[in-house]
Amino acid sequence: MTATHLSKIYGTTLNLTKALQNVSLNVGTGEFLGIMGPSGAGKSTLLNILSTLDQPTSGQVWIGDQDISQLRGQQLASFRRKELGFIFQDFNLLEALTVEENIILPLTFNKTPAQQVNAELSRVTTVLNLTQLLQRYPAELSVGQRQRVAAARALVVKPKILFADEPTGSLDSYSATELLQYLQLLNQSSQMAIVMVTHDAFTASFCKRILFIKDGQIFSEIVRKNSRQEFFDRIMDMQATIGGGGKTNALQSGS
Ligand SMILES: Nc1ncnc2c1ncn2[C@@H]1O[C@H](COP(=O)(O)OP(=O)(O)OP(=O)(O)O)[C@@H](O)[C@H]1O
Repeated sequence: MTATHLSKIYGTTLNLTKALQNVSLNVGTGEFLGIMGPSGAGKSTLLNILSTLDQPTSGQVWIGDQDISQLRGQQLASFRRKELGFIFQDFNLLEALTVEENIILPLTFNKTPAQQVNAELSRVTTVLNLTQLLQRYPAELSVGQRQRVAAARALVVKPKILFADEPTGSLDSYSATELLQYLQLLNQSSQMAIVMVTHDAFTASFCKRILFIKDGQIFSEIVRKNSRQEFFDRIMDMQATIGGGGKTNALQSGS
């Protein structure tokens, strides 16, 4: 994925917010990119534009050989369903459907054969520890369980790129570590690229590279070279430099 000269301006002439200013970036196949920065820096705006959910005021986003600004309506919906996965904060689970029905919904839209649906369902629910909850409704789940269902639904289609906004925000540290280790495994084994916004240095330490955004612009970039602990320390240092980093968990386990 390549984004060039992205700008996003919200509001009217009297009350303009420049949420993004001239941001360009590349996300290679199999990348695990983190986006960090203070509150209001433009992280969610950038993620929404990269993930086709919002349009830039100017600039372009290419995913593979597709200029996504050229896609509309059904074409855009189909592209999203087949190529992209989303784990966002507000989960978007359908309350009238069971956990199982929510998870397999993208496969149903894609007319996937039943046998494959069962195999994919079993794959994601086993790793995300949801097998006991398949017949429940979202209202009967804890916040952390809802987040895991949303993750399962995103991963069931094996997307080429997974977009995640604070994917561990509602999870305890054990569940957060499990989800991150699973994302890391998928990223390494299937070459699924991940673009993840987070405030949390522990969560970010699973990435391979992190872009720090400040005032709508790229402030700096760090790349993991050695252990996760060493990367975590550098993330903490950069958060201190940039200011307004938000809450963070202590790093609990080794690399
Ligand atoms: N729909 C909107 N209309 C007007 N301004 C907006 C809108 N969405 C975001 N903004 C503004 O754009 C800027 C960037 O917002 P954005 O949500 O991208 O920041 P963020 O880095 O994700 O923040 P946080 O970490 O607090 O979620 C902020 O100043 C915000 O107030």
